[in-house]
Amino acid sequence: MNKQKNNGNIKSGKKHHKSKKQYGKQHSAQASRTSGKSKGKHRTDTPRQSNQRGITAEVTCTGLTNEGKGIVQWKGKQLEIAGLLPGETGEVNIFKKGRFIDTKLKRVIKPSEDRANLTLSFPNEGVGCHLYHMNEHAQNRFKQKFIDELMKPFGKPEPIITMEFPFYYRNKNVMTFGLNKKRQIICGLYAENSHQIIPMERSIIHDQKADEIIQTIKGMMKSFKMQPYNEDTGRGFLRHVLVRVGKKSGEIMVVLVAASPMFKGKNNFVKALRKAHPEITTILLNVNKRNDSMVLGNQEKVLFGKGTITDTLCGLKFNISAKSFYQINPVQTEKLYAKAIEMAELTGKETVVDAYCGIGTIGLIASKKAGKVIGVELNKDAVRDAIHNSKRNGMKNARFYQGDAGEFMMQMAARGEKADVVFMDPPRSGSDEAFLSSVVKMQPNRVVYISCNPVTQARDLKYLAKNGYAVESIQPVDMFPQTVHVECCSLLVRKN
Ligand SMILES: C[S@@+](CC[C@H](N)C(=O)[O-])C[C@H]1O[C@@H](n2cnc3c(N)ncnc32)[C@H](O)[C@@H]1O
Repeated sequence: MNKQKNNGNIKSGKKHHKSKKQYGKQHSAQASRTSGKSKGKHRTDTPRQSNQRGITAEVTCTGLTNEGKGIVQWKGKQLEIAGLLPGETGEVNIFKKGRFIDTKLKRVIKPSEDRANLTLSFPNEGVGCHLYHMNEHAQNRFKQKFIDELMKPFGKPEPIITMEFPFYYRNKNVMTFGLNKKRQIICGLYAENSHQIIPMERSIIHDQKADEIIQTIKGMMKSFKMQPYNEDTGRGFLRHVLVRVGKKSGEIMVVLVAASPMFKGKNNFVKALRKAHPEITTILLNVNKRNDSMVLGNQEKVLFGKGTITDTLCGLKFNISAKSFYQINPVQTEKLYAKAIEMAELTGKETVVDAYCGIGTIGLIASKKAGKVIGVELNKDAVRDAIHNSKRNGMKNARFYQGDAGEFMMQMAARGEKADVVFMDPPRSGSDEAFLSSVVKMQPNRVVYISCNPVTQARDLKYLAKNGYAVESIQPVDMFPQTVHVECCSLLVRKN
């Protein structure tokens, strides 16, 4: 059962417990594909009975995929059903979509004890939350099992660090704008693997104030004659709105991402938005003319305030720009960083590298216990923030450099420079050979590897384990409750 404070819309407890018959209805299950061995997309024969609306079948779930979808056997085929849990029997729609068989959970006939006792208040509030139908205990078990299996070659991982109130934790919301078939303005998240917008007002993991602000902007658009951008025609103005909240400071940044810098009536728009939400501390216009999936473009203009927000993490104050990376769950980040610093066993003398350092959070927190800190980061704005953050917190032993972490480390290694501890926190794609081979050359005693993608982390651990390092500890942290994602912090120690 979810241990929840009754904060906002999340309801739990007997009062809100749905009857068994109701269970399936809360899931807007994404289409899932038949499982097989190649590429995840599998051509199958269409069942003869199938028509456009599909057929209904009763199935029993025997396990879960790594994406948290229920696995069922049906007429000799393995199907994946979003929202169905192991042991549960459910009624599903099975229908053909192109070359694939899609499924949709209609209702759960026999719910599992692992099912969350949770009622959603807003349409599509659970979009993007692949595991919200599982209770906390089941989510933790699911993530632990995933990490245990993945990291088996390196030893037994520690029990996952969980979150006490696993809702509304995100400090950053991004919503995309468009028109529906009735040409009404909608905003929401893209459906999986598509650019179709699923309209939503709230999410069970978003900051509630951030969602409110985005709805206010949506409501203002008509009177300001602001059209959402249309990717197909290239017409329209507003593409996305990004809201970032300093959960401790209370500062709020709103970024209007537009297709053009020509923002007619911007002063009145800003005035009206600030009137509706005096808690907003800065507003920016970001111009993105690209056609890829990046939310933010390069051009940026501050419309109100200082253009950045401040937040407090592990007792230090951090300046955060719109384009800089900042961990999205500050409650769990403090636990993650505490673990990472503990793993480093700093004594006050060490030379520490903070690679992929973002705005310098880990390096600056470590600098209190280290001889000196050298940070490297690709994103210029983040490096500027890191330098500012170093001064702001009075850290005199930290230096930050802009560049590719692999190239930077290669140069350090070529100059014969040494480090005692390397913190590395690369993006989802993981690190690269230039970086890892330089670590091996520089021979730090300890490498603390933080990752939001344990699959690429396991790949990189394998490289280091083959080249003189022993994996001593693996600590999963639930940084992304309700979703399938999990953060993992691993300690490698140099063998003699
Ligand atoms: C997962 S974030 C970690 C940031 C920081 N350590 C933190 O905890 O907030 C990864 C960071 O790596 C940066 N990055 C991506 N590719 C990089 C590269 N090749 N070299 C250096 N930094 C890179 C990104 O801009 C991002 O700030």
